[in-house]
Amino acid sequence: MEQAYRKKFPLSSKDYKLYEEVGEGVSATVYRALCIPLNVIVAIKVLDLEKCNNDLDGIRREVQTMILIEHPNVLRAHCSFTAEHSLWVVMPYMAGGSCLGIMKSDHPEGLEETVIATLLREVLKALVYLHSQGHIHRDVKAGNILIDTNGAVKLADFGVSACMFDTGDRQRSRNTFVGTPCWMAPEVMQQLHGYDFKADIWSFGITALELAHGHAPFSKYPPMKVLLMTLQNAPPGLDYERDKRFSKSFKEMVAACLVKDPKKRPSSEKLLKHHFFKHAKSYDYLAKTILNGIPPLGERFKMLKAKEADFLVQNKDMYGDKEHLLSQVNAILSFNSLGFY
Ligand SMILES: Nc1ncnc2c1ncn2[C@@H]1O[C@H](COP(=O)(O)OP(=O)(O)OP(=O)(O)O)[C@@H](O)[C@H]1O
Repeated sequence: MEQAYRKKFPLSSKDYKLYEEVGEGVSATVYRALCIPLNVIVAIKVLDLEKCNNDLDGIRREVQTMILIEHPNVLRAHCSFTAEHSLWVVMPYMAGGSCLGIMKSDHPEGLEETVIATLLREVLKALVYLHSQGHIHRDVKAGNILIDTNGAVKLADFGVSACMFDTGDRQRSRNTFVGTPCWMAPEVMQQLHGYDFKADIWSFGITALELAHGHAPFSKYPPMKVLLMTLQNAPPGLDYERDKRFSKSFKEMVAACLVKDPKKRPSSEKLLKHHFFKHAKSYDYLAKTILNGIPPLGERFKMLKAKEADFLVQNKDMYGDKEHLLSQVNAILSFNSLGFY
């Protein structure tokens, strides 16, 4: 039934009307849009293919994965097609936006534990499913946890996902710089061959801290310093371990994820049984708490963009432009592969 409905989404940009911008990634812009023939509101991610480092076939494969995936907690794409120099990915519109957006506009100090448990239990269900299907998400973070108006939670963004069963070129291409430094597991930074789904568990632990504080640990530092600190230091645990705001079960759950040796981290299935998730409520709790009374997504996005533009102007020396940053990161990684860290 749903399969038949899915097939109807048209494959031409003429059949969609783009409304306001609701999000932005490194190489993509996300719009709220109307699918004209179906009269359905959707989200469309427009990827500028000229700005993408990945090859077009690689991106197509990722989107194909997104279309085939079938789980209530994973954001599935309706369809995708190319339009001039861009790739359009048509998805269900998640009107609450991302947890990161919600925190930035309404909860800068972080979310309360029951909300965190409720959100993260849904994310873990998505990871259990993805891992059982052989996928590693590789970019678990609050910016990729999307919420619908009714409080339903979906893990989004397969921009950098990988298949654990890939071989050859695809396996090699996994050892390139992907993901986002603050959330990235040490073994991913170190480009260790054959890293696996346990990298998602590390990012999950970092995401738990991000939701609790309103920002990821180390996020106040420039990205270069984040790479160095995660490679050189113990896991970023010291602050939260002493923080009285968090329960023992929250701290234990995070500590289990942030073990440097991936083999010693729990699987997503095991983590789902952790007693911290006993605090989780049903998703309408999220609608009643964090979504209640917040402005529409497009408005929030516009306000945040203006704020961030100001911040970047004021901190230009620290962050520089994105290309400069990427070249610095790659320099550190090649230094690292020579065994300096
Ligand atoms: N289906 C959707 N419905 C509503 N908002 C969305 C949807 N998909 C993405 N967004 C919004 O757009 C933002 C950017 O999404 P996108 O996946 O391009 O980038 P990202 O994962 O945040 O960044 P990057 O690509 O740099 O990792 C999200 O954080 C979210 O706020």
